[in-house]
Amino acid sequence: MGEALAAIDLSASFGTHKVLHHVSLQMPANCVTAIIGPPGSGKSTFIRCLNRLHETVPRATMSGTVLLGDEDVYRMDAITARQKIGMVFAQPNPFPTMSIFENVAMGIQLRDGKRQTYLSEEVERALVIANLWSEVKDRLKESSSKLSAGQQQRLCIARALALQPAVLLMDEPASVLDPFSTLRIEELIDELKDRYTIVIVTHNLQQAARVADRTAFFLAGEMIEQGTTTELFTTPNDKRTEDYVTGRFG
Ligand SMILES: Nc1ncnc2c1ncn2[C@@H]1O[C@H](COP(=O)(O)OP(=O)(O)OP(=O)(O)O)[C@@H](O)[C@H]1O
Repeated sequence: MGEALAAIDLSASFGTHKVLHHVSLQMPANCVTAIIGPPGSGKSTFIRCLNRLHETVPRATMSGTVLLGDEDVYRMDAITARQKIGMVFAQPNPFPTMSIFENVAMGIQLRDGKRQTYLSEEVERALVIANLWSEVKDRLKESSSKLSAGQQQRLCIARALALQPAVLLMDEPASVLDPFSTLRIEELIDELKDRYTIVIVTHNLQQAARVADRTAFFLAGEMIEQGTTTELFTTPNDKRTEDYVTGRFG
């Protein structure tokens, strides 16, 4: 099951450049929360703070609290935090020299050791949940680079799911995909929320409207407004949100 994620008073900088200012946001369990906003508004930085990827950037700093359920993510071991809060990126990035099977198995092997009797079962399970199993079950030993871009992205989702996360962060997960592959990812997101909490960054407002239960609007490193997706798109409280969702800028 997914767990709720909460950001409390989160600020983040790259060196002296402060890019996120006191953001607080609740991301309820088993909901899809979309983060929208114009380029450079801090959306990616925000989700990279949620799973502690931000701290891997030289000279990057952050302050504030991130809670997964009632656990402080910044008091966990960073590797554990990134297993519990998985992530997929805009550009599908399977390990090109590894097979389809190895891509999904590798995280489990790093965590639990090389030879696990349950490895095949776990790989199958993750590929089934990512809606990829039926397309790859007879070619698990083939290189992941033989898959289409949409399949590669679902492989990356399976790779994250193999570690049984509670949360899946998705940073523009369909931005380089064709419309059909995008639709498959959106359908998958809708299915995944029964098991995981999902946070998706998207610059595509129609996509946020289609997939998200809740939406937060970011501008210049601030979280301007958040609410149910319907509220945010139809009756925004802030003029800047209204201007953005009606396409006046961005
Ligand atoms: N590795 C980095 N080093 C220095 N500055 C960075 C780095 N990554 C992002 N920034 C800066 O932080 C600010 C926020 O960027 P971020 O990528 O979080 O915004 P975004 O809303 O996700 O943008 P986009 O929609 O273009 O991906 C921008 O000013 C960006 O230039």
